[in-house]
Amino acid sequence: MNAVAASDVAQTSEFIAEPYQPEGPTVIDCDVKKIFYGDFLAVRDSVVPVEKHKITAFIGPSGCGKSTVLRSLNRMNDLIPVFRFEGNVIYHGQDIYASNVDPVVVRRYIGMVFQQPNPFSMSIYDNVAFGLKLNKFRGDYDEKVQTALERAALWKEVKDKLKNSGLSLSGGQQQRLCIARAIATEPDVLLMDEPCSALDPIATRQVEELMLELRERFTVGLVTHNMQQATRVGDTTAFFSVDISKSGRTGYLVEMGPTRQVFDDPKEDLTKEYVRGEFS
Ligand SMILES: Nc1ncnc2c1ncn2[C@@H]1O[C@H](COP(=O)(O)OP(=O)(O)OP(=O)(O)O)[C@@H](O)[C@H]1O
Repeated sequence: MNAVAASDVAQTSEFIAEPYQPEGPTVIDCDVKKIFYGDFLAVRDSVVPVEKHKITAFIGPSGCGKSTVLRSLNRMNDLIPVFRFEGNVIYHGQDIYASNVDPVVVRRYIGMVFQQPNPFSMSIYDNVAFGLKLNKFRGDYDEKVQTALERAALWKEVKDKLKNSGLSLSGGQQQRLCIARAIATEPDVLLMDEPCSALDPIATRQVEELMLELRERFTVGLVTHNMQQATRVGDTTAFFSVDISKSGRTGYLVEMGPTRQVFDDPKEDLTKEYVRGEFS
C-alpha cells in the first residue's frame, strides 16, 4: 500500500513542509486526523507510515502523543473508555478501526511490549506460552517456547529453569521474556513503548541488539525518550511536537524521514532545535 496520498498531505498539516515518502512498502499506513481523550484533543494531523522490516522510532517532548499514536496502531487505546480515534490505520489493506474488526485479532498480528517489564506471575515457560494458549495453538508448545526464547536472546540463560517464576528474573531478563511472550505467536509487527526506560545500560544494550535482530523477522515501532537509542537502532524517525498555540496541548507530527536525515539534516526548525538541544 502506498503511504501518503497527495490529497492527504495537503490536509495533513501546514507544519509538514515535505512529507516523508517511504522507500519500501509500508505495513501500516497510519493517518491520524484527531485523537481525543474525552474532550481533550491529544494528537492531530499525523501521517505515519510504518515500513516493513524497519525500526520506526517515535521521538519528541513529553506529552506530544508518541505513546498515544503507537498504541493506536494496534487498538491498545481501546481499553481506555474516553479514547476516541478519527482517521485510518490501514494494515495490509484493512482499516483496523473498521466496525467489523476484532481488536484482539489485530493485537495477534501487531504485538506490544511495554515500558515496565510485566511478566505474569507464572513460570517462564507459561509466560511465553500464554499467547499461544489464548490463540488456541494446537502444535508443539515446547518448540514454540524455545524458538521465542532463542529469538529473544534469553534461551541460554533460562533453559534450565523454565519452571521458575518469570518474576524471579532480572529487569533486563524480564523485558526479554516479555519480548519472547510477544513474539511467540509470530506477530507481524512489534510495537515497543519505551522498552528500555526501566533498564540499566547493559540490559538496554542487549535489548537494542535484540531489536536489530528482530527487525529481520518483524517490523518494529519504537517509542523512545533516548535520542542516542533512536540513532542507534532507528531506520526511520518520526518527530512529534506539542502545539500550544491554541488552548490545550495537542501533539502532531512535525517531520518524519530516514533517521540520519532527521538528526543530521532536519528539514524543520523545530526538529533542529529539539535534536540539537537533546544532544548538546
Ligand atoms: N488515558 C489517558 N487519559 C487522558 N489523557 C491521556 C491519557 N493518556 C495520555 N493522555 C494525554 O495525552 C497526551 C499525550 O500523551 P502520551 O502519553 O501519548 O504522550 P507521550 O509523548 O508518549 O509522553 P511521554 O513521553 O511523557 O510518555 C498527554 O497530554 C497526556 O496527558
